[in-house]
Amino acid sequence: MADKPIGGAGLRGQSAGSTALCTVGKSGAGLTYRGYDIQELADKARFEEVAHLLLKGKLPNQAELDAYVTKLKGLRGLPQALKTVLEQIPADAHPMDVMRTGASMLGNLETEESFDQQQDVSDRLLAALPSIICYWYRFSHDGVRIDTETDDDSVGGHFLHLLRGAPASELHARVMNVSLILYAEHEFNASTFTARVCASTLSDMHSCVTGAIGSLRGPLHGGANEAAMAMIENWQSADEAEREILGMLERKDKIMGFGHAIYRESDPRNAIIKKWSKQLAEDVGDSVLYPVSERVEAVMWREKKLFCNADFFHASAYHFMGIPTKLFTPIFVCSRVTGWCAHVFEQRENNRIIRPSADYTGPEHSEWVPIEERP
Ligand SMILES: CC(=O)SCCNC(=O)CCNC(=O)[C@H](O)C(C)(C)COP(=O)(O)OP(=O)(O)OC[C@H]1O[C@@H](n2cnc3c(N)ncnc32)[C@H](O)[C@@H]1OP(=O)(O)O
Ligand SMILES: O=C([O-])CC(=O)C(=O)O
Repeated sequence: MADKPIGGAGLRGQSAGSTALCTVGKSGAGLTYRGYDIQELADKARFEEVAHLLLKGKLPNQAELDAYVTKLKGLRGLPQALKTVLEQIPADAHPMDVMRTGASMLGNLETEESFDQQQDVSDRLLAALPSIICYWYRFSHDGVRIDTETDDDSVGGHFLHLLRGAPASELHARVMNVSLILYAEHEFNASTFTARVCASTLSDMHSCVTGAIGSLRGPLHGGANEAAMAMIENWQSADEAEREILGMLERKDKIMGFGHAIYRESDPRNAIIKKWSKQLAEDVGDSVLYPVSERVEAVMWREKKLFCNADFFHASAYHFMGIPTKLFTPIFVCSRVTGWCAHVFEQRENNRIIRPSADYTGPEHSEWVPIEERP
């Protein structure tokens, strides 16, 4: 992996604009948000501070943080028309489709009329997205209409509270906090680039976020955490996992949760979430899933020099917290909405419509044939 030439396909290695939000993989590894190292943010910050950093441009002081948390808490309620729409979506729908519809419907009800509203619209999305997914999930799966206005101080605690109907433990709220920080921002990844392309046409915030959700849904991007879980839960021991992974590599299958478009040696988010996954494994007394995950990591490195990306140990961490697999990627949305919106602000501030060229590979000239003469 380390010597691989970075070719042009998929726009790899080409700059498609500038950003002051994030560096990814500078000198082989590393991730920073506005210059702050991800390890330090994960250790010391609250997700709401990171959201403030990305969306408002700086870390808040205590008074600003308190005001921001209070504001977000006040934006958790959902309009009746949105709840009615969510109630129409069947239980077997993909939750990322629910997120996409939820963001889009909110755009119908609370349309961004002018870019002056972009801060408030972003805060509203950040506060409402956990409510959207949990309202739908609890209604379609448990038949209950939940009150989405909790008093939890954190976005992560709020999400778990709505999902379970009871406040989260300190450990679970802490892990959610770290997870949301790790997923918040990642430069010109596919979903963020989608949001920026949409923003470059001077479209509204809800359209940018709705499009980004669609891009994040795919298994080569955010959907990999669910796909990784679906894979590792099949295996009862580390030895079985090793045998199966070797078979998959032999068949040239993609192993979800491994590799990265930019990082060449490691994804700095992995060590952080892996540590929390280990702690959660001890907390629940797991002796299968964590050893399976560790063995997969070792075999992938030994055989292919492929490393875990942010998604791989998120799978076991979320699982140990009892979160249903199909809600894994929606949690990613609840976090990444901060990065998406911050990128939309940047795009709007210095905009030129994003419109690259293509290398034409079709015929030079095609002779018109009347329809009745066509083969
Ligand atoms: C939060 C996130 O979105 S992180 C990414 C989440 N996605 C996944 O985990 C899906 C699995 N991983 C992948 O599909 C890829 O690694 C991607 C999409 C992340 C990056 O794609 P690319 O930039 O094209 O990967 P890259 O060019 O480094 O691939 C190098 C080689 O390793 C192989 N490879 C890369 N990842 C994997 C993998 N997970 N399993 C098996 N082989 C892999 C590629 O097939 C390629 O082989 P080739 O040269 O013979 O074609
Ligand atoms: O940067 C990427 O291509 C994918 C990724 O890790 C992310 O969006 O967090």
